[in-house]
Amino acid sequence: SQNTEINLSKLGGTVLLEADYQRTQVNMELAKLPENRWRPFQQADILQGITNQAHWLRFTATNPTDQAIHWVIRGETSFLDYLEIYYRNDSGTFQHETYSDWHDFQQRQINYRTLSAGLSTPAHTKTEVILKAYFIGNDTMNLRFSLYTSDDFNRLSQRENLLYGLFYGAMLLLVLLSLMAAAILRQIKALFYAAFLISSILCWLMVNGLGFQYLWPHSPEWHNQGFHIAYLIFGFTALQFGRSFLFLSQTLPKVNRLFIAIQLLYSLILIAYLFGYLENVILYISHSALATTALLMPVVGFIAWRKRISYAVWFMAAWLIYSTGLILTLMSTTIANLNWGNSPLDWLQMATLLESIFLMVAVSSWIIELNSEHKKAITLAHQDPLTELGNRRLLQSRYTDYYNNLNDRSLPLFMLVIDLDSFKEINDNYGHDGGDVVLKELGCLIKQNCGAEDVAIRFGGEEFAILVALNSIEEAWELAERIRLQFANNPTYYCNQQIKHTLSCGIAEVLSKDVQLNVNEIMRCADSALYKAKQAGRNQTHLCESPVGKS
Ligand SMILES: Nc1nc2c(ncn2[C@@H]2O[C@H](COP(=O)(O)OP(=O)(O)OP(=O)(O)O)[C@@H](O)[C@H]2O)c(=O)[nH]1
Repeated sequence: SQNTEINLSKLGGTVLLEADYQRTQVNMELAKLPENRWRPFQQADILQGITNQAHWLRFTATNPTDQAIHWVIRGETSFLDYLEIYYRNDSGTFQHETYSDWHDFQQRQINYRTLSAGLSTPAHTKTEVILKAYFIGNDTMNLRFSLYTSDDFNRLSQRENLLYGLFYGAMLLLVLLSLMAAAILRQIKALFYAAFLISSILCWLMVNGLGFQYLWPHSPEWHNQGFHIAYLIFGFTALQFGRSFLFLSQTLPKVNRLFIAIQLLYSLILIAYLFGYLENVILYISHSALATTALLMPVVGFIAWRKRISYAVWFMAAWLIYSTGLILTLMSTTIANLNWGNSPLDWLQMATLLESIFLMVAVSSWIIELNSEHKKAITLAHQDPLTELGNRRLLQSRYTDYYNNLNDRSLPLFMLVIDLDSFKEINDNYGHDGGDVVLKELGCLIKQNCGAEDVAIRFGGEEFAILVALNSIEEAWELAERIRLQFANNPTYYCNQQIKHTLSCGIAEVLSKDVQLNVNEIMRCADSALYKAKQAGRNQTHLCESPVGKS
């Protein structure tokens, strides 16, 4: 039969190989190849599904020009056990070269991530080429070969390297960020996210052959079999991150148990495989691990989001992107007529980056939530719930700050202790609720009279305090009197009744160049002044004459 002819002068960009085709047993030799079995290679032949046969492609490249043409046959996938090439110029004898995934990377004729071959056709001659592509065992066979001029091929591989560089650079940046988050926040979730990213990177290094090209060129065994391990680790870390990130043990305990069971299964499979078992089925198992992950994660993300974990929406979106990409890829490798070749795999790789970024957004929004909850907890721990003034704890921590940072230019610090007069009577006359309203009114009044730097607190009961930095004791006195008079002159209205009230105040200078009371002494000193005010008939302000510990 007539060979399919390819005019090399018409090469440009990527040209899909056209050829004659036949399929035989793996051990068939060229000399015994039946001549009558050749037929035109069709689009539907590109994806052969899972097979262990030898696939033969034959064509003749013609060079009608006055110069030799250097050209390249490029295989599309990075996994192909053997690619044998028979070629001869004009009617010479066939030369034979064998390229294999099972050889060191260095033994390749072209330093490129997939099995490819460079040929040269002198001016006005033909090169007859016969390719034999096969796996030793069962595997998914993709017969998409393309032809390039050497220059086009170099441009292609440079462009690829740039894109892959961007991908791995971005992924490593995410790993770095998540490791930093894990170290700073001391949160294991961020560490699980980093582990997931690393396993994802490992999978892609396997799939696009760059790991073999650059990282483990002397380990063809690992290049060929490692991706089963990488896929299982990917499944394991994805489940681990999902469990931890979505608090599954609390939010969805049954799903959590399911995830643990699957993780356990993956671990057992991994161990069995490392000990040499399951070799015939590992291909199916490792791909199922990917599919299981892609199916489970978006669903669980959705359920968690419905359970009011707000950042789960990013988690769900991330996995939807990945799952869509994976489903399209699996479809394209199994349904011959879709004929998208390897391009869905490239899309899936981009989807992986997008997924990882979305997961980073999920992690970030969880960190933001964590931070605001933390702040809320700190505020609540330092707040009096009734008046929303500070509490004793706030006073102590702020006073300790003042105490530790006292310097020559600091203003003297005064403590005002304010106590409602005869509050028991107010409670008796207007009820506990009426008393509460009065307490809130006094809280508001104190707030209005304090600046942002002042510390206003309620001790509980009907006792309040203000810690305030002022120029002199006179200013502190003025502040106390202003509050006292405003409180006395503005009765509280409660259930159409007027509640008249007064307060007493004790003032002490607690921290200055001359006076340095510790946190326990400040109360005692101001209290003694307050006691005097009460003794003297209430509704008045008194100074502490001799502060404890005055130097
Ligand atoms: N409504 C209300 N009452 C409270 C609260 N905490 C404490 N009390 C009441 O406040 C009253 C304090 O009474 P006392 O310690 O005898 O003091 P007082 O009646 O104000 O008398 P003097 O301080 O001597 O003027 C008690 O009746 C407590 O039950 C509160 O949060 N809300």
